[in-house]
Amino acid sequence: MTDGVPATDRAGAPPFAMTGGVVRRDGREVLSGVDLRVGAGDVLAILGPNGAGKSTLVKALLGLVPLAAGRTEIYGEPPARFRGWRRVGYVPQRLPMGGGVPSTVREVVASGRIARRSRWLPALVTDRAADRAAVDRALEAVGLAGRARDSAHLLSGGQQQRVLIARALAGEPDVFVMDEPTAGVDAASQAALAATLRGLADAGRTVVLVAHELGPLEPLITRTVELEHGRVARESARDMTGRMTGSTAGSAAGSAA
Ligand SMILES: Nc1ncnc2c1ncn2[C@@H]1O[C@H](COP(=O)(O)OP(=O)(O)OP(=O)(O)O)[C@@H](O)[C@H]1O
Repeated sequence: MTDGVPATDRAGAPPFAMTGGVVRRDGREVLSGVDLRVGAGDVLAILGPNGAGKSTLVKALLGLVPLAAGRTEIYGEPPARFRGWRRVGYVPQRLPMGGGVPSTVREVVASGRIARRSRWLPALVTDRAADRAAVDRALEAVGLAGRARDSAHLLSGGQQQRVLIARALAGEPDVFVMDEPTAGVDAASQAALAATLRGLADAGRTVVLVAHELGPLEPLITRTVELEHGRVARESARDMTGRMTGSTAGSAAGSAA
């Protein structure tokens, strides 16, 4: 293994592939047999009403909640065996409150570099310079370069969301998973997110995001999957003319990639 990327990654395996995914919470099925393949370069929005299972689906894709039945793989490996975490950037719904120690914006964003570190070797001077440059780029990309020394917990909800996005950007992953990046976020932060996503999409990165409404993100989305009561109710993909088409009820969500 080099730099956290295992030699066993299966060439050509998609970022995510779930088959018949079932999740139970408190004895209740909250995901009921979801099939979802996310291809490299997809910018996929997971839509649906409150409680439909959107957050549960992204957490299950990442192995953060276990499947009661079915199977899911990240780049061809079940989450428990997957070792290429530097390839995956996760943006949770909100900044977890730390144990009383306030972190600066820069410290939170710099933590996004940790998965890139070798577990065995101390960071080289060149690595540290690359870390600093990546953190600077990430802060710049979300418009928070001027807030680097501020306490992250004192920022607005929208700015905290941008800090979390910058943390994922700093890790320079291949795939971004964002849980409601636009929820309760001010217009300036939504515009900053749309610009950031445009850059990621243009660079061929894969994005999976949960949203209630797409708003300014809509033109960037290449596929949608809509959940209802833990099942895929509808899905669509952008066709050659740029229109979203192909919504179907109850069928498997496949990627053209
Ligand atoms: N830790 C948990 N324990 C028990 N039930 C849970 C847990 N997490 C989620 N659920 C339940 O699972 C269902 C799906 O929740 P989930 O958060 O995935 O939905 P969602 O579509 O993301 O909703 P929202 O848009 O409100 O965030 C809901 O009924 C929720 O109450």
